[in-house]
Amino acid sequence: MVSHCIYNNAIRPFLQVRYKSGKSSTLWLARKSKDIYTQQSKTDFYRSRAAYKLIEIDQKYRLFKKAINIVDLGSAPGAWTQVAVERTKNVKADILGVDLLRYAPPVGTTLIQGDMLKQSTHDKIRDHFAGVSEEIATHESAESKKVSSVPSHPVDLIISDMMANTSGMKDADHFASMDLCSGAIILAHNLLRPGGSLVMKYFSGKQDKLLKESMEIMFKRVHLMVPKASRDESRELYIIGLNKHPNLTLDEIFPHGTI
Ligand SMILES: C[S@@+](CC[C@H](N)C(=O)[O-])C[C@H]1O[C@@H](n2cnc3c(N)ncnc32)[C@H](O)[C@@H]1O
Repeated sequence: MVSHCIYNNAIRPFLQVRYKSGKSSTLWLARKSKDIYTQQSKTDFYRSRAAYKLIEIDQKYRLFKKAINIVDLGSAPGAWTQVAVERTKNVKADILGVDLLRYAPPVGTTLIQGDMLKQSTHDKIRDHFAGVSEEIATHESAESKKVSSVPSHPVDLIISDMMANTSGMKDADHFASMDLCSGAIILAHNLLRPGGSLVMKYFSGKQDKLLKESMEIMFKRVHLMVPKASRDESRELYIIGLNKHPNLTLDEIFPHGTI
């Protein structure tokens, strides 16, 4: 994550301006002016500019209104988790970050280091909310959860900003993003309560329609959004599913067998 940010924010613009002309330098200038978000994140003590994307999505869709048990997928370095902490400060929320990377999660939250494309990570997430987990980093807010009367679908909100390492090949990046979305949808099927919400980032491409179709089967309301903090040249979008339908099978959610 750190090296990715360094590449995006520092080295790549430099290369564009030095070695290319016209359009690239215009792009660089546009990016620089957008990077008020990077500047602002330092002032606001957010770990990354990604925080402003979630803030904007939440301003529109009030994701955290009834959210206590929250899973943040692709959580490193932790800016979305920071926003989740802020937005739930009046309730005793249990906020669980999940990422391939190991890092220190924001105070009061928990991290599972794991791959969302693996069953073992899904099992650890379930265990966490059942109060029987062994996380890498934990905190007393999670400790206080007990095994008694844990609902089968204990999670109120899943937010996913997961992004695989980009290859520069449009289709490959799109398909990698669809795989991550499938992982998040399967988690939502297994753990998200009826009425709960799922927000996911994805890279637009050939399978957009299938993704939207699955989300529309699973949720009563589905919206697409490109937050202002998303970079202009990126093909990233966010899909927001609100109010999960109860009792759907995975076969019903993925009518074509996959996204
Ligand atoms: C754009 S960053 C997330 C930024 C984060 N939302 C924040 O606000 O700080 C994307 C993250 O997705 C994680 N990721 C990618 N593939 C993953 C996977 N299969 N399982 C878990 N995390 C993954 C990456 O390690 C990376 O940290």
